[in-house]
Order: sequence, then structure tokens, then C-alpha cells
Amino acid sequence: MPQPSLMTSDLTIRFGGHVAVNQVTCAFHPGETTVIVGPNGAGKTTYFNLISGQLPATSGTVHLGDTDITSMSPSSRARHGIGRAFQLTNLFPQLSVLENIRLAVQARSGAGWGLFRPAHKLTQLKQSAEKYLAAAQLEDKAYMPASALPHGGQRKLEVALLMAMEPKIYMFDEPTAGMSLDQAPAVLDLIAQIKADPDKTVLLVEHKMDVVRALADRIIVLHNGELLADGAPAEVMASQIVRDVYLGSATEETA
Ligand SMILES: Nc1ncnc2c1ncn2[C@@H]1O[C@H](COP(=O)(O)OP(=O)(O)OP(=O)(O)O)[C@@H](O)[C@H]1O
Repeated sequence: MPQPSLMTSDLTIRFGGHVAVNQVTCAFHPGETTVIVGPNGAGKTTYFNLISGQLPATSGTVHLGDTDITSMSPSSRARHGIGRAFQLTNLFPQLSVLENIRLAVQARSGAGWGLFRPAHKLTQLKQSAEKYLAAAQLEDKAYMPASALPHGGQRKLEVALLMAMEPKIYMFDEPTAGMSLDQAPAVLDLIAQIKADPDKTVLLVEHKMDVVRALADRIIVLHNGELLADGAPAEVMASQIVRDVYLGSATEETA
């Protein structure tokens, strides 16, 4: 097993008397897609917020590789390699889809588009932008203003922009929520492409069991803010305690 790319240790947050995430210790590894499941209110989104920095931990730590990122701001964590879809504040609605991706690639590479850039650098940036455009299957929308994209297209663009930033950790919170049945596969394909990269660590909060089955290498279950189970999908889904608290009722709802 390689060194963890991300690790939470005794991670805890209290809201007044309520402990929403309670001493969660968990390591995540490159090349692994972990799906976080649990009943409503279990603490999944709060756990994500603690990792990406939207909420400050009451106690415990978050490490990205060897770096303690517990007290870093969300933007600082993003620069260090935490990529969460909704953190995308770099969307320019009036610019075209391709321009948006180019700007994200440029921001990542730290390069400008000035006249005095070496031509080969500009070519590389354009090629990268086109690669992410193609990965997101948005070629036919390349010159459309980002604001004119339908909902499904915007979600694909979000993922393309996230890919352009080349994070080490990808975090998706119900990535197909609100999407129609015909739109969802394109976003799931994109996540499958990311998941195929052995250097990337993918974390996914998901309720839909078909999505869990399709993408999970590992499942962790949160319940009342605590880590209830952690293991291979078949093993976790078969465990009685998980069936009792979550999968039994959830399967009926989502099957
Ligand atoms: N900012 C906040 N202030 C107070 N309580 C909060 C706050 N954020 C979350 N909580 C509480 O923490 C608990 C966990 O919420 P969270 O949204 O993380 O659950 P979840 O597992 O993501 O649920 P769902 O599947 O419904 O999205 C809930 O009881 C919620 O009401």
C-alpha cells in the first residue's frame, strides 16, 4: 500500500452540543476511489467541508501527504492539491467553454497568455485545454458562452475545470444530483477517467447505489458522525451493521 495521499486523524467538529463529525481517522491512497455513504445527517458533507477547509475542525488533523493542512484556508488547500467541484470560483460565464478551460489550465501552469510567451508554451496550453474539452465531451460546445450551457453541460464543465487544475485529490459531492438520466453517464465517465489515473485519489459522497457500485474501490460508512465501517464494497455492503443502519432502507429508496 503506498503512502496515504490524504489522512484525517481524530477529525472532529462540534456545532454547540452536537458532534457532527466525531474523531474520524481515515487514510486515502492514490489510485483509490472511496465512496462515503451514510444516512441523511450522518456527517458526510461536513466531513468533506473539514477536508476542503470550508469548516474549521474543532480538533484533529488533516494531512495532505506529509503536509498538515488543518489550519489552511480552502484556497490554500486547493493550491496544495485538494480539488472540490464547487470550489470553482474561476468560471467566467460570458467567456466560451474553451476559454474557461484555457484559463484554468493557465492558472494551473502559472503562465500568462502575453505576447512574449514562447510559442511552444502557448501551444502546450492550448493542447491541454483541448484535451480537457475532449475528455468532458464538450467539443461541440467549445465556443458557446459557459452561461448558455444546459445544466448537464455545466456539470461536465465543472469537472473539466477541476481536471485542468490537476489536483491530487478529487472530491465529488453527489456529482449527478439533479441531472437527468441521459446526462448522468457523461459525468460518471469523466470520474471513471480520473479514477483510472493511478496518481489520483478520488473521494465521492453518494446516495445512489448504482453509482456507488460503478465507481467504488472502497466504501466508508458514516453514522452519527462516526466511522462505522470501512472496506471493500462487497464486504461493507454485506455487513449486518451497515445493512441495519443504512443499506437496508437506502436500497429500498434508491434501487
Ligand atoms: N453549519 C452547521 N451548523 C449546525 N449544524 C450543522 C451545520 N452543518 C451541518 N450540521 C449538522 O451536522 C449533521 C451532519 O450534517 P451533514 O450535512 O454533514 O450530513 P450528510 O451526511 O451530508 O447528510 P445528507 O446526506 O442529508 O446530505 C446534521 O445533523 C446537520 O444538521
